[in-house]
Amino acid sequence: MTTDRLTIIPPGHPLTGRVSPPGSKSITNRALLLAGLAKGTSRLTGALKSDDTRYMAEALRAMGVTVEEPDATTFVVTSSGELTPPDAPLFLGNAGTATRFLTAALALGRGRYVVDGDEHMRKRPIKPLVDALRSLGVAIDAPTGCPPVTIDATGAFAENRVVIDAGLSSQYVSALLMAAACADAPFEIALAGADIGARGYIDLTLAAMRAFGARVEQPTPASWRIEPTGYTATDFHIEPDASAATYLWAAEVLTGGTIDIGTPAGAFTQPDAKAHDVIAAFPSMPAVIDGSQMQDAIPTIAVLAAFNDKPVRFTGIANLRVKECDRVRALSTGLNNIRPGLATEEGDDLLVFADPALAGQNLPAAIDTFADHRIAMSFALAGLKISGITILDPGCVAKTYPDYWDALASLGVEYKAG
Ligand SMILES: O=C(O)C1=C[C@@H](OP(=O)(O)O)[C@@H](O)[C@H](O)C1
Ligand SMILES: C=C(OP(=O)(O)O)C(=O)O
Repeated sequence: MTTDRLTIIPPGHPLTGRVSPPGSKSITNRALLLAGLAKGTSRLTGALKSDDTRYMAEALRAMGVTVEEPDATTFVVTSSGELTPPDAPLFLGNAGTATRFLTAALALGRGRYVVDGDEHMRKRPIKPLVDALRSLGVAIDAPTGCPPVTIDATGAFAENRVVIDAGLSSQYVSALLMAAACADAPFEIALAGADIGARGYIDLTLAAMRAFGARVEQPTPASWRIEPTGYTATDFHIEPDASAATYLWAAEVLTGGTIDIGTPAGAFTQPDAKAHDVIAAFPSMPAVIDGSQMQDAIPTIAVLAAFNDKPVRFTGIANLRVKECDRVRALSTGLNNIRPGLATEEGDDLLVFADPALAGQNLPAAIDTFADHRIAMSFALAGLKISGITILDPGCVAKTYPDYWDALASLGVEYKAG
């Protein structure tokens, strides 16, 4: 996407057709890392090729792993099982998964690694994970509490148990879980403080680890025991991305169309598939929606809520403030830009004051996406019903769904550049 602004032309007809979402970002970046930690060749099919997974693949290449791309949805990863220190800092853009997962895995490497990202990633907290790794005797430093992170690794942890506060991000737990199978003794992870937001991401991590030969048990809801198996190279198929699917589910109900995404909602293992039932209830979505177990779907549902038959309060979304941008603020700003008074923040809750009469109106609004793919993709939905919605920096969708604008176009949506 070369244009710096894209105006959506409301199609004026139901969106009907077939569009498959790309592979899951979460599962692709887990599988890439685990394949990089396994000795031998792993073939990952159905994979996502986007900014986030490219950063992970590039980082592995910089550490001596061969990552081939025989086609648009396959990675073939061949590794010695060791990630050798790179010549330069690893640049991971704004990929939270790549940044957090590599930080823990490299703490069991040998030598110096620097994990860094772009200006947005440099504002996303990683201190709880850094503190946990330091408590294991790892020489690790992140002076700002955000990347860059410098790790001087010796190949081992000095302790066999760690306590982690995952209140800000479940990715800290996933990162420790995946690293722990490479330790030299059985390892225990225990949760401190608040519960994890989206537990479903931990389940994704455990499933990927087991597919690569790990043995993990969960003695209590707040602890895990990981055997020191290391990982075994394997062939692994990746399901489509459930968060990407939410935009298509929403486009379908908003326009009264039928979009075949090729995968039934019940077949996804990712947490955001829970959004399907909520979206299917449109235009009578519930008055209170708890976003804690489907966080990445909240921008989609919040924009849809503007057209609901009653206002919606979103709860359990405090950690949306530390994603690619402060999504609670970006959503309230964008909705109020469309029509003042359409949304408000109450503490960390977001209230969207629904108005079905918005559909069909001409309400010119330039939506600041704050470089956040989900803000761009969800506000495009408003443009399916309201004329004048312009998405700024539409290319930011490349983080997880580079073909998003083409996918909508294939359903008959047209755009004006600028
Ligand atoms: O583990 C994962 O793959 C993810 C976990 C979630 O992040 P947090 O754990 O930081 O909430 C989610 O928002 C992110 O897109 C992907
Ligand atoms: C929060 C997200 O990404 P990440 O944390 O993986 O950068 C997301 O994709 O919505």
